[in-house]
Amino acid sequence: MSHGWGYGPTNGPEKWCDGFPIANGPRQSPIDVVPGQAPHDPALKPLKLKYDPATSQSILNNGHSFQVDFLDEADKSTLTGGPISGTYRLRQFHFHWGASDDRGSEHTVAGTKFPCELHLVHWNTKYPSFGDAAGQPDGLAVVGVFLKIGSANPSLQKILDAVESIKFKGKQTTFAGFDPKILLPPSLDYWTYDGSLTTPPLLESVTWIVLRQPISVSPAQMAQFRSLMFSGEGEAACCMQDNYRPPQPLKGRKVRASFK
Ligand SMILES: NS(=O)(=O)c1ccc(C(=O)N2CCc3cc(O)c(O)cc3[C@H]2c2ccccc2)cc1
Ligand SMILES: [Zn+2]
Repeated sequence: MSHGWGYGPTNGPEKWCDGFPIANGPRQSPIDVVPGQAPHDPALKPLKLKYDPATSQSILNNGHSFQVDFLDEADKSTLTGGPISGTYRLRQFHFHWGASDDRGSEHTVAGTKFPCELHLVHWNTKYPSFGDAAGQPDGLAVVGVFLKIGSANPSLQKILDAVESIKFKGKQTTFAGFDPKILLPPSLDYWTYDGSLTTPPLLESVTWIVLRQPISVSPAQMAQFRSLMFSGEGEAACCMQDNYRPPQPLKGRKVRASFK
């Protein structure tokens, strides 16, 4: 995967169209969710998330964010219901965040930015692999969860305690027995729309499922996110922050709500 892209002034979101023309495509993500323009769709089912902590494998600094990877050879950690049909398997989760608490999320809600956003990435098992699914219009389903400044989040702390050992790009360590369900808010009410990956290759293969209720994160915990580095060990230090793409044009798409 081309690593020329990033979030800086010379390789950031405004430049991605040079290498990835789909950046100006009809179903790009993220978007600004406008609740008043996202009608309740009674046909939408409740989300069903079944996660097995035994599938949790490792945590990796990939130079753009950090991700926790899951074993996805069987239907052990899955997403069903909601706006999707069939079974999608959890592949990884990761975050996007800002240099300060006033920004960092990719999706926004009526223009409101959150300091951080969690993405739980799932792929459609009607395709043989994640890579195949990623090229299909119904290939991926990503659950987005906003993080809002408040009390320290003990579930998040389990992850942040591990990031110290993956400070630099390319660093990876074991991360076993983690249940991502503990990261979810009490309510699974969501907005949904058809979109894309928010990083290159920006493939238009994602059914987005953005939860309405945020989870909490403390300012000290946000500082731990910002202690990660985009750069590799021994390279010029570059703090990992502002690793978010801003909202993209809706281009006529409809956003639906699972709630009244
Ligand atoms: N923010 S997001 O839209 O939720 C997102 C979802 C999946 C992925 C993802 O898992 N991958 C695989 C690892 C990877 C590494 C890169 O350097 C890169 O530029 C993109 C990715 C994406 C990816 C997904 C599908 C096909 C190729 C790459 C990335 C972002
Ligand atoms: Zn993401």
